Amino acid sequence: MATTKCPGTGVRCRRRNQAGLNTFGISGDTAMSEKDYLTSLPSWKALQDYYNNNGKNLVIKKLLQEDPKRFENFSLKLSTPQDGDILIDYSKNRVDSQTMQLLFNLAKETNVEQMRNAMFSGQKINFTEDRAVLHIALRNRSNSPIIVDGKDVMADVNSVLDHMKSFTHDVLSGNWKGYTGKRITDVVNIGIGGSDLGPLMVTEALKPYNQGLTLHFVSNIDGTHLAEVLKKVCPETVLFIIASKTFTTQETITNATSAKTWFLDAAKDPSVVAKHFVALSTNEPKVKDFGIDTANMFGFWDWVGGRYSLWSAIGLSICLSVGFDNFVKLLEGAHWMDKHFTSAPLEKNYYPETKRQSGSNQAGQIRKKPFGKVQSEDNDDFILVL
Ligand SMILES: O=P(O)(O)OC[C@H]1O[C@](O)(CO)[C@@H](O)[C@@H]1O
Repeated sequence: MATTKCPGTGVRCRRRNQAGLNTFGISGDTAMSEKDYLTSLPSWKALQDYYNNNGKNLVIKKLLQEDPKRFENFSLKLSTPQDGDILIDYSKNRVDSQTMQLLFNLAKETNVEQMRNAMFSGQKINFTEDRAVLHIALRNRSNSPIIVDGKDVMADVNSVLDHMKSFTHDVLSGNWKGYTGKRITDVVNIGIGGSDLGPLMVTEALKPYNQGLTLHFVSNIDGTHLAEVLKKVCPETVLFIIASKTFTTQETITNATSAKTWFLDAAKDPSVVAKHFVALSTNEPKVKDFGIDTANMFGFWDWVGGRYSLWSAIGLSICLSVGFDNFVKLLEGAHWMDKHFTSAPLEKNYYPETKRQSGSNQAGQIRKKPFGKVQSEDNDDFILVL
């Protein structure tokens, strides 16, 4: 494939072409930035025109009054195999049937489905860093091979999961003892961004499943955050999780260093740090430098984006809160949704079966009953509207 020249982003475009991919379906030389290219597409222009002419009518209250079935028409119910329905309600967004159609046209023209498939097959779709984007491998409960740079990543994924499982069991059962022989009662996750927010949100949402440990999260560089948490915990019974993909993030390393100083003030003996500090990271040398035993390091990989890392070792605080079995259920749920995402074509999510069969689904038409009924891989019917 020819090298695409994008002003100011030459390397990015070249890499994209080397991978045989092209985000927006540009072929050959296109002297245009990606943004300019995107806004020049007919489907983008149609969407923009529609907004210019009709945007003022897209008032949610009015849309709900005009269409008594708006909720049914603009919501999605997915029946999971074991855990009931998931409702996705977008009826309270500023969209109508025409907007949805125009958005689908845009998705088609920009090759969203092809890019989705490229992501799932381990291609390096993170063009700026030349990396695969594979959080989906972390929850690939089918265990089907996912190849990056000629290697199936699933063996490493499963090995870290095994480590998380045994560690979680040891801590929750009380086998894992603090430096005075007491069991762990509190866990403090020190991290920021994706190394904080995902686990924090999930442990909060899944509190009813908590197995007995008290979880704390420290992210703020303002010392008050850590100081207030340290007032609530005891050095003999606390476990610190230092969660940092790079292990160089200033806020995290500063808070982790303060926590270690506080701990050693009480414990006095650096050799017992290993009983109270573990690391979640991709950077083994930095973990070692910090003084954490690498036997207590849970690894992950550059293809895990920070914002999606709760599915990786960064989810250790989730395991310790809800137990490993429940963590696996979380992975299974996400995997089920991944399968839906890859198996349900965009139109199938939106057009009524009958209309599609009669071939009346041309671009721009307004659907009266925007429903589709599709079969999941597990043979459960579900209604799709999106
Ligand atoms: O896990 P790290 O390397 O400490 O980074 C923390 C966060 O900082 C960012 O790199 C930028 O905000 C996020 O992507 C990441 O989640």
